[in-house]
Amino acid sequence: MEVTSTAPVTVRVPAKVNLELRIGPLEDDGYHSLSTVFHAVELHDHVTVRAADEWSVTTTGVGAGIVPDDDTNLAMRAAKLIAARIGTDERLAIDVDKKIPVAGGMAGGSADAAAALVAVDAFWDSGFSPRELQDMAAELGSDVPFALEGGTAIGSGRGEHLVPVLSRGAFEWVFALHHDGLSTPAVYAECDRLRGNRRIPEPKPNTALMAALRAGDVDALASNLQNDLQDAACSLMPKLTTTMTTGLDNGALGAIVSGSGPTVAFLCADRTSALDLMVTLSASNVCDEVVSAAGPVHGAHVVHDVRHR
Ligand SMILES: C[C@@](CO)(OP(=O)(O)O)[C@H](O)COP(=O)(O)OP(=O)(O)OC[C@H]1O[C@@H](n2ccc(N)nc2=O)[C@H](O)[C@@H]1O
Ligand SMILES: Nc1ncnc2c1ncn2[C@@H]1O[C@H](COP(=O)(O)OP(=O)(O)O)[C@@H](O)[C@H]1O
Repeated sequence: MEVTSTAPVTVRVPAKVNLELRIGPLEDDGYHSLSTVFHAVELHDHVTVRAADEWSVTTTGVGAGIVPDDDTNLAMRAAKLIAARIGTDERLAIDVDKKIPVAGGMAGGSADAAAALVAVDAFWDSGFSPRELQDMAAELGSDVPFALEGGTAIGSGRGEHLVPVLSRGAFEWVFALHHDGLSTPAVYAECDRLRGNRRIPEPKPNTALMAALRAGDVDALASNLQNDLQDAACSLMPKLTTTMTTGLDNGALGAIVSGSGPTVAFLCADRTSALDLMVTLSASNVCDEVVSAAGPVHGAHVVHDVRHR
């Protein structure tokens, strides 16, 4: 197919935190079924695509040094998936500007894949429907469909089957980042090890959490945050327990390890207490970096003015 090349396209895409992450038993295919509540927060990567003689992917920003620059980069995989679907041999240069911590449990790689799908679709005006983009996203990884959607959503299966959650208002978060990342497979394996022979029920969403989101009740949300991978992440990186305790002792209403970690997410009563907590955590040396971000926010979308990001 002939494609029409246009000016570069930039897409903004959010990080996620799992407000709830319930992990089922290990299955025969080596994966776990899960029930999760994804929540998109205003910590964004930007992915730009432009016409080029050769395929390339270049990453700048936080953790750029450990992001692959070959076909294993999820943004590259997404772009080449669209190229294959429309049957073009045109090539693209992909620039990824990262604010989402790499290997931080905030699905930065998946976010870049979602952003690349949206950017390449717009760049080549390929006209895929939202459903077709969602199907391609699910092919690329279980967290990729949510990065396309954003907002707050229940994820089932491995997280790729999404149902939006009714949620009122905005929530203020502080994220404590640790630069030594945790590997997702290692955390799942540690979860299995800690569970031993215990019988694990099929995971399902917690209705109290849904009610808290529907009501915009930050205290109820804080007391219903739940992550079945948290003990495993803390077992592999014991300093996460200290980070969580420090945040809870200094005004956070709730604390949770984000996904497979090692980022720790703190839920705060309002913007002022989030800023106070940021200052305290920054001075405390329990983590490498502290950022604040509200949620929920939109999923991957084209930005027309990239100067004010
Ligand atoms: C934990 C979560 C929570 O949203 O995200 P992160 O916090 O890492 O971003 C996800 O389940 C991350 O899912 P995904 O991004 O698909 O994981 P992958 O890197 O593909 O999986 C790496 C390995 O982790 C284990 N794995 C992953 C997902 C799953 N549902 N069960 C598993 O057992 C498997 O051993 C798999 O080979
Ligand atoms: N565009 C990308 N950005 C970040 N990591 C990527 C990307 N593409 C591939 N990866 C690989 O995926 C791994 C997991 O990264 P990431 O998605 O940031 O973390 P997590 O799975 O903890 O949410 C990284 O260690 C990196 O090797």
